Amino acid sequence: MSKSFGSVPVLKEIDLDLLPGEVHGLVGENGSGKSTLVKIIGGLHSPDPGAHLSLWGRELSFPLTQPQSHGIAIIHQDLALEDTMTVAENVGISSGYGTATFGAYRKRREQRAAAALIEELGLRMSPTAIVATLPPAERSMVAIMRALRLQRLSGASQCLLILDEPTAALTQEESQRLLTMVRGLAAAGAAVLFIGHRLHEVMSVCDRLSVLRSGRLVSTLDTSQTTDAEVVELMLGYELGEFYPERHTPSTSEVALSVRDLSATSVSGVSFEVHRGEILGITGLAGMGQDELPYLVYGSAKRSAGEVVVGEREIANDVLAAQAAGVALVPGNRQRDAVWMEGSAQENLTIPFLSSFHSGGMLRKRRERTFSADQLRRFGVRPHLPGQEMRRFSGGNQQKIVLARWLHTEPDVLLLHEPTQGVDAGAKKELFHLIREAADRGTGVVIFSSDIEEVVNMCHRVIVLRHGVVSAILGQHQLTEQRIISESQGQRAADSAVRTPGRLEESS
Ligand SMILES: Nc1ncnc2c1ncn2[C@@H]1O[C@H](COP(=O)(O)OP(=O)(O)OP(=O)(O)O)[C@@H](O)[C@H]1O
Repeated sequence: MSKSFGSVPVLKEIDLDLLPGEVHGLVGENGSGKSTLVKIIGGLHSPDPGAHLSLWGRELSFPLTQPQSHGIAIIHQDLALEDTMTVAENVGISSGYGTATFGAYRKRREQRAAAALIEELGLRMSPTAIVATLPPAERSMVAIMRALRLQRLSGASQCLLILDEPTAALTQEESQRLLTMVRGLAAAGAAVLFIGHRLHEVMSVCDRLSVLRSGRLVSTLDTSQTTDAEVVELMLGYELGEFYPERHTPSTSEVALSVRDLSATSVSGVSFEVHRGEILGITGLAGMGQDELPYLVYGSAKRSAGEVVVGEREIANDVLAAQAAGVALVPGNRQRDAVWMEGSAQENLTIPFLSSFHSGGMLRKRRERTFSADQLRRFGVRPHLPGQEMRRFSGGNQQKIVLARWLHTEPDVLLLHEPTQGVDAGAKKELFHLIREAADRGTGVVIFSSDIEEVVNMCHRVIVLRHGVVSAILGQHQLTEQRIISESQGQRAADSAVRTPGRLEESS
């Protein structure tokens, strides 16, 4: 299978076999063509002439219509759930709720169908829960149930399940649940294609994996016969070397950001300080408050109590006030909160400081273009096309553009919510170095992340949240993945966390 967009080849003569009962990984750098392959199998794109796709021994023709009727169930990167509707309504929606045209919507039957899937997959959720209230992992599960329902209603007896980065937004614990479920579906006979950037997950859940590099399938391997380092080298075409940058001790104890007794529905009495040049990590299990905290600090979510102080100034519960004080936020939900999909990469890059390209009452377009081209090159964005619409970049490259935008503003305080979500290993390394450089220039950086390995290796200190309160503050010498996991689960919280009013000392 090959695919070009215009004259740009994106997939080049891909040969891939999946077996029933197997979980098969598909890995590759951002922009290497993984989602394009999925979209062709899902009927959203047509391949170049000459491609063959055969399923359970039957040759299919392109463009593929109604892939579910062939037993294909796909969960795309964007889950496309209807947040205001219930689990049962979302599960049935793409199948027309199993009714004939103009048939009545049978609420009870839909709820029974969703409840049966929930039970089959060993989940704990109510069919009547509103999707907006669910944590990220359960949202992914709803998307999987919806794809399975659609595939089963079509009458196809066999299932090819394709998951495009299903764990990108999940905590370690949530991912584990989803991976167990994926293995269960394979054990029941499904063929599963699993795309992911978290290599340890891909290696743990997959039997075999295929590596794409610049649109070419360079190798298919047994996961038991290879190592993470070998796979990364196949993906990038070179050895990655030391992944995390060296941690320098901040040269000043000046406080960049001070958060005092911050409360809202999800957090209670949270206090912490970040010094200039310091990288602070904030982590915890799913739903413990670390996903809301960046927005409360930034002022885009409503605080019920507490103070946020930048330098000497208290910042109102207002985004513009935070920005004026030198605070920047890179949000976790890039597509919803950070990207103008119809705008070009250049427009998305320069929008917060467009005025800096004005002189004499005119926008100096050449200057803006040169700047954007430099930034795309520096951040390794591919393709290197400042004028290309944002929606035509792969997910990971969109993330690099968002980071490039805010790092350029050289903020006093940089809040990063899941900064490397969906970013490949090579780009991750580059981003870590850029974050490190920002800290070395004096920015106070806070990384809100569910990726424990990332916070252990990048941060000077890490705060662990439990049920919305600070349960531990760990200094650099205390940072191990095991320690963070046990603090997150509260195994040490009772005896090691020393609380004083509004402040918590480092755990011993
Ligand atoms: N509709 C489109 N028009 C033009 N180019 C596109 C379009 N969709 C994708 N591309 C390009 O095709 C290439 C492959 O993109 P794709 O989304 O398949 O990559 P990916 O491997 O899934 O990346 P990521 O890991 O970042 O999600 C990229 O260079 C992207 O810019």
